[in-house]
Amino acid sequence: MDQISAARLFGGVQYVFRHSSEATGTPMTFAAFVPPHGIGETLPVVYFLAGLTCTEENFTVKAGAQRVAAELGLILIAPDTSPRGEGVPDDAEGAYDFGLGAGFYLNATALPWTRHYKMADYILQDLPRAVASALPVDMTRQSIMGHSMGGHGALTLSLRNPGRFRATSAFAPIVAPSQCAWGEKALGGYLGPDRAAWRGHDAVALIEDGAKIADILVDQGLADKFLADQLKPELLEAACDKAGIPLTLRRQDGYDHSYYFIASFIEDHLRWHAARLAQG
Ligand SMILES: N[C@@H](CCC(=O)N[C@@H](CS)C(=O)NCC(=O)O)C(=O)O
Repeated sequence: MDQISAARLFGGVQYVFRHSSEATGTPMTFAAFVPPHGIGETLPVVYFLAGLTCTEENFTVKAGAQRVAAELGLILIAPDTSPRGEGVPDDAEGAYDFGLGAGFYLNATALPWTRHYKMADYILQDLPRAVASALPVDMTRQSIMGHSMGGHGALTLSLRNPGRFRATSAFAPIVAPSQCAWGEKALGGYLGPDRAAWRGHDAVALIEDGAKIADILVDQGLADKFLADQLKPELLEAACDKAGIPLTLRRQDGYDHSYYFIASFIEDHLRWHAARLAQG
């Protein structure tokens, strides 16, 4: 694994690493914040999955998460949002919502995406392996959060792998990709036209089909321009209500879809994760 950069902040270190992923068949870049800690001490790890158009950098430089992570003793891992590089196909028109920067955290089953677009395997296997090899992590204490497409990733990966993540939260997540334009394009492209196959990659459908996790925290800005057409948190609210999954859905007046919104509430999410990561 190559260390691209390292910088001290809040007594810890912000790293960027690059490593080769078997899952994607490409080099992958991720950011890792390691808080101050004692020699030989291992720490819980929180994964943050970013949204459309992002890389490992957006969360790292814009969310302001490191100060509180340093206080709470949490390692933060921010991966890239898709494979990249020579031979990796992109949206035919270069659109921002499919292909590069838009991997949707699933394993593609439709051509030509199958070769490289294996983001679920990357996040669940190659990334944790790389993290464990380089950083002082307690791999029995992992949790996951994300924004928008990354909120979809956090919810679906957690629901598909119960017990793997001790806490799950999201900022402005795509909760039902089968029921919005971003999701229909992505699931149709990566998985093909059979909508039955989409249900395994749709948080609301997964919950309707019986998937269960302990609880979920979601923040959603009410001035988010994607709220009504793409995000639809009321669908998650109804599904959780029916399935008996405790959902804390906070509708935040005046906040938009940006990292200013994430920065405003990241502390609450980190504390929510830290409490659950500390249990047992
Ligand atoms: N470029 C798109 C929006 C893409 C977008 O809003 N991306 C969000 C995630 S879904 C983001 O985090 N962008 C990067 C940033 O704000 O740093 C548009 O103009 O409609």
